[in-house]
Amino acid sequence: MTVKNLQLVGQPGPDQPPLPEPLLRVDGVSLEYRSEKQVVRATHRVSFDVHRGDRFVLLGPSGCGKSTLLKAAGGFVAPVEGGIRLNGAPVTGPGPDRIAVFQEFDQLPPWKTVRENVMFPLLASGRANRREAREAASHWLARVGLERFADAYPHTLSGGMKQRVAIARALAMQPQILLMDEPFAALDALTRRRMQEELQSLWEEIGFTLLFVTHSIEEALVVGNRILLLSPHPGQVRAEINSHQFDLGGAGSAEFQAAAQRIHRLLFEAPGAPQAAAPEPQRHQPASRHANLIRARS
Ligand SMILES: Nc1ncnc2c1ncn2[C@@H]1O[C@H](COP(=O)(O)OP(=O)(O)OP(=O)(O)O)[C@@H](O)[C@H]1O
Repeated sequence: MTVKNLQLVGQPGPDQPPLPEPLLRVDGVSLEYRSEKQVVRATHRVSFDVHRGDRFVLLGPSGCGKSTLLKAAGGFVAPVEGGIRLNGAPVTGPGPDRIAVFQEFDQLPPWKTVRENVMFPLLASGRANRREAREAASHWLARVGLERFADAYPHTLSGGMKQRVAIARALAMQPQILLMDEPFAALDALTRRRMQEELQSLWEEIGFTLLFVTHSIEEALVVGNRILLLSPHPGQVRAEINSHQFDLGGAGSAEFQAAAQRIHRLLFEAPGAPQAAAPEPQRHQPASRHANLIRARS
């Protein structure tokens, strides 16, 4: 396997069936922050599709608008241009079908126990009564290995354990799409790696759809099956690639390192600059609404 396996997302070939409708469609989305004094454009005409079961990663340098895109998918920021659809319906605000896990450890209310933290959104959204929410909390806490800590308070947990609670709380809601904004960035390297493994295992068991933000190329390759590369501020799509062939097991391999270097070039070389000898992925085509994944060669 070579770095050639970093395959682009391109136009469907004549013999390829069209993909099903995406779960999440982000179409030409520009996002801005406006104040009396200034307008900050966070992203410029960004398009991508997330399909059911994808682990879709938004990757780009600090300030390129990754978090703002995630907030827009969550319905917390409205596009000034373009649109976002979930299951074909416009996203006009937050909803229990999109649950987010953030980097910050204080996302868990400290006055609630671990169990109460997991139960809270189920009760608040009316998804479950107390008995059902309690059962769901037990189930999901067991899935993340925290059943023994159900009655503990967040401040007594390590950073990794707090993130596991946040993941259990999110998955308990059975969202259509799980939104994760650098969820492991504040963890030490070993814990971060373990959490990436655990996320991968949960995905294999449950098969949820993930939209994941990171600025770590290695994390993007490990976590994602598809990666959208965004330019520096304001974020524009540089390229979209398949990355399903990589996992933590191969993280030290020459292929992995070569792929990481290639992504680095795609992210940081000015568009149009001469590229190294390896075959080129095509640039992302924002206008393409029926982009298809070209299978990685093995
Ligand atoms: N609340 C805000 N008000 C004004 N500008 C903002 C606000 N939040 C973000 N921005 C600006 O929008 C741009 C995109 O920010 P965003 O946080 O989405 O980037 P990011 O790619 O997630 O960065 P990082 O990796 O550092 O978190 C940046 O220029 C940032 O300064």
